[in-house]
Formats: sequence, C-alpha cells, structure tokens
Amino acid sequence: MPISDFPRYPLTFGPSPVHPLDRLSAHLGGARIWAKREDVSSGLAYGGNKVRKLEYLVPDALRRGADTLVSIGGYQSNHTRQVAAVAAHLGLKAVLVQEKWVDWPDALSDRTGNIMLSRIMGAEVRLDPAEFGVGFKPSWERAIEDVEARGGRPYAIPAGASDHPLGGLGFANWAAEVERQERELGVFFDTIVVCAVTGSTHAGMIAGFAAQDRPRRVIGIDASAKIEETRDQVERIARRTAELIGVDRELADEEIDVRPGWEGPAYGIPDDSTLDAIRLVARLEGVITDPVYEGKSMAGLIDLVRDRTIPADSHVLYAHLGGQPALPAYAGLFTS
Ligand SMILES: Cc1ncc(COP(=O)(O)O)c(CNC2(C(=O)O)CC2)c1O
Repeated sequence: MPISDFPRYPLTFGPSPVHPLDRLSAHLGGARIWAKREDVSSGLAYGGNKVRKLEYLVPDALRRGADTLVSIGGYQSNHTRQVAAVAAHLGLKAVLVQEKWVDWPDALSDRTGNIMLSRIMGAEVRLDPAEFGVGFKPSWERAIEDVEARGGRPYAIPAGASDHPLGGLGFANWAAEVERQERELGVFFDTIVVCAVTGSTHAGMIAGFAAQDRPRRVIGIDASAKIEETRDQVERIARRTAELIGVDRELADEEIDVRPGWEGPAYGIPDDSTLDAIRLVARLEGVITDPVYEGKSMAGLIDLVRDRTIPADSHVLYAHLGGQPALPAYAGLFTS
C-alpha cells in the first residue's frame, strides 16, 4: 500500500529543510549542491535520520502495548541516543546495548557524546565488549529477554532500526517529501548522496523514489568498511520496502548503488579525506559533519562532484543525517 497509508507517529517539526550549499558548489566548480537536513528536523535530542525511521516503528510498538524500547549500537551510536529520546518523549523505558564498535584512543568514548545524552535521558545503558557488526547480536537478545523476565513488555529495535519489517518506510516517506519540496523550489534533484551503514536510510530512499515517475540516482556512501555487507543489506531492505509500498516493478540491480567514499581501515575510524571534508564544509558553509558517518558521505560527495561522476549541470541533494553529538568523543582530532 502507498506510503501515505502507513501509520506514522510524527516526531519531527515537519519537512526537514532543503537549502543550497552555494559556497561549496562554487569551490568545487561543478554540480549545484543542496542539503536536506535531518540533523535539524526534530526537537528530540538533536534528531537525526533514526527519528524518521522511528516514526513508523512507534505505532507498531504502541499497538503491541510495549513499555520498553530495546536497541543496540556502538558506544557513540546516534541511533540508540535517538531511541532513548523517543522513549522519553513517549513515556516508555529504553534499554540500550552499546558495544565496542570502534577501537578509538579516546578515554572518554564511553562517557561523552551520544552515550552521555542517553544516560541523561534515563536510558538503561549496557556496555558490551563485542566488536562492530550490524546483525542480530546475543547482547541485544539477552537485553530483550531480561526485560521480559522482569515483567516488562519489550519492543525490539535492531541496529539502526534497519533490519525490521518497517525499517525502510521512514525514508520511503522522505522520498515523497523531496518530490513535494522540489515542486515548491522549482528544482529536480537528479542525484541523491547518502551515508549507508545498516542500510535502511538508503534502501528506503531507493524504494520511495522507485514509486515516482522521474528516475534519479541514489548513491549510498558506505561508512562501515564492509561495503559488500552494506550493499547486501541495502538491497534486501530496498526490495522488501518497494514491495511493501506497492512499487509496481522490480528494482534494477544498478539502482542498488553503494560506493566507498573513503579509504579508512574500519568503521568509526576517519581517514584524511573524511577530516578534509569535515573541515571544508564547516569552513565554507558552517555545516558540521561527523567523523563516523556524514564526514565520509561528504567526502564521497566531494569526490563525485570533483571527478564529474556527478555532472557539472546536475542538482545533487546531500542527505545530512546528523551525527554531530559524537564529536566530543573525537575531540583529539580537532585541537587546531
Ligand atoms: C549520523 C548517521 N548517518 C548515517 C547513518 C547510516 O544510516 P543507516 O544505518 O540507515 O545506513 C547513521 C547510522 N548510525 C547507526 C548508529 O548506531 O548510530 C546505525 C549505525 C548515522 O547515525
């Protein structure tokens, strides 16, 4: 059924803003670059892309009578922080498993940034030594069982709210919102660039745009350093979401477009291109990106515009998905 028929619990202030990045565009001398700002779309603890996804999971959780949202991420997960915020907003509890996804030499990485915010919002934060991986983890399954054992009613939200039957709907709806904003702005974004890790942001966009008439490229920039796993996750969720919202055709293989935007050694570790991208867009536009996610997708965007993979006559829309609250955990990178 069409995306508009799915129950949605509004958690944003309305459509996220779309605005041009004219100084960055001029600096690169190619395509006209615009940004759509999920980082300033909600009043819930600095927002971000997961609020969009949770708009479609919350009705399901409330319908099931859940009293505790249970999710998982790394120590500096933006996703679990957003789960904590939505739980607080709804009067629910939150149990968050925070695994050691990043071997980062900052002593405060499990006590500042996102994880600090989750504690301030009253979430039960469980540190776990397990390494990076976006699949279903034993630590998360134990947390669900523990909530049940103490008489609670858990609602299980996987990493990034991605590998969930409703995980792609948030950004399928985002695609419909973009189409409405294009009419208001009098522009058509032939290319979208978005960061991908657990995959349902990119996947939802692919499915949502496939339901529209005009074709466009939706390029995912992998930030996991496990690009084949990311591509598989994006493809599976995109096909499942397209079927769910009634797209009347099969997605073509080339619509699952995931690319490496950086050459870092592992998830959560920024490389020089990431740091260069963070500083460039901050100094040209006053727009802040982070070393784990958006700095990498911004690095990918810059490369694609510079090498004209995105043609000079394009209008490209950069999806800014948030991530700034993790910056204090990487403060050592920005001492000058
Ligand atoms: C700021 C930001 N930008 C992009 C992404 C990637 O989105 P997907 O997981 O939907 O692919 C995240 C995810 N973050 C995860 C988290 O635990 O925070 C799910 C990995 C993100 O937080």
